[in-house]
Amino acid sequence: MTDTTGTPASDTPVFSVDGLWKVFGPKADRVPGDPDLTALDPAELRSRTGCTAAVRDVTFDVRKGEVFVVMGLSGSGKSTLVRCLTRLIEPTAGTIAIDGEDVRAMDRARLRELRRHRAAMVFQHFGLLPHRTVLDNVAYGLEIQGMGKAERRERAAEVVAKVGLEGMEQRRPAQLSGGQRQRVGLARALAVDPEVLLFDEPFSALDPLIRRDMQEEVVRLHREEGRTMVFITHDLQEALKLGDRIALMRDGRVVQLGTPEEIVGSPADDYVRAFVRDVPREQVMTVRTAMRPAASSEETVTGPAVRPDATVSEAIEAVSRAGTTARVLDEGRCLGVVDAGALLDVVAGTAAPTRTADAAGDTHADGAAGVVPAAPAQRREPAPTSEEPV
Ligand SMILES: Nc1ncnc2c1ncn2[C@@H]1O[C@H](COP(=O)(O)OP(=O)(O)OP(=O)(O)O)[C@@H](O)[C@H]1O
Repeated sequence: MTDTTGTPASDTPVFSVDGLWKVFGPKADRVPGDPDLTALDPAELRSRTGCTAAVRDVTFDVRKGEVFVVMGLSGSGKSTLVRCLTRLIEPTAGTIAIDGEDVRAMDRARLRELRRHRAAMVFQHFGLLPHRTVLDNVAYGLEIQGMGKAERRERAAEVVAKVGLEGMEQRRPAQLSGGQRQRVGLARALAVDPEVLLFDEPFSALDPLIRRDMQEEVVRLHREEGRTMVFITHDLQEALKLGDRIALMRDGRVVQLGTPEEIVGSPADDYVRAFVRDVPREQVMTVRTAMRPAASSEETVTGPAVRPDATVSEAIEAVSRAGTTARVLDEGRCLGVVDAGALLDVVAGTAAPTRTADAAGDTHADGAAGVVPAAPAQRREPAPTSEEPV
């Protein structure tokens, strides 16, 4: 995803996590530094020490402006990991920084400030105050911050409208549906204008249609505001839909960290492969995976045009309609072509593993692998067969 200005998310990390451990149980501190104990699998560790390593040696950055999804089955350590970011759970070992500031060194006042202003959490059970109106629930966080009544109500009204609850300001939580309540929880977190929003499985209690609405709401808000988000889910479809990058957890470890396309196209191990096996690859993989250099200058000026980030599914439609190869065009520049065979290889899972990490650079780097300069005539005006890239 990109921020509001349309530029790609910057590389400056909001959160920087290194060698993080959270061990529950007696004498938990001794576990991270003891190679004999860290080598044990979860069941052995539990029987030998009575400890559970909920987060095991996890390292990652959350970049400014991205939606970073933490995904894994129940008990894999997602909630513990995300709660460690603001020390709602105290880590056992490792470092955490927010904008370069050491979170583990923060005193209570600084931590409070972190949770209230900088990294607001949206919970599944959003803890709305039953006797307060929607507006006052949303204004609650601002009240705690000491903002005056008129000002906080004005700010709350803006955010209520932003999450689509206009007209419901005076209702009480009991007069709302589950989805509407979740919107109030979201609005309350947004009202304090945090640098990063942390979502802990916020939609898992909602029915599927409302859940989809809320996912779209998050995508829309992210598109409009470019706010950094960390999103916990155990639902792969949700992770693929929302995540710029996904950290897939198993038994406290991150087994793979990558874009949806990297996770689906190049699973790191058999566990991830099994996890993504039923994902319709053509809806996640982009045409970059199937692209090859043009075989002739003819190929760079004929055939339908597709964007580099078009899905394989979109390209299949274009190629099948035209009956020829399609050109992958980036601002008029032909990066390469895709043909039916390569697209089918992606669907069948017989294509070479994706190299999206490298390929991401292709967009910006002239002369990158597979880049074929567009013919001058094509730069001035589209070839007769071309359409707007799909
Ligand atoms: N306070 C605690 N004391 C002991 N063990 C705990 C505690 N909290 C979590 N655990 C254990 O740590 C592991 C990770 O739990 P966590 O809640 O982080 O997983 P999760 O992936 O968020 O699961 P879910 O999707 O079910 O919420 C589990 O084995 C859990 O039983």
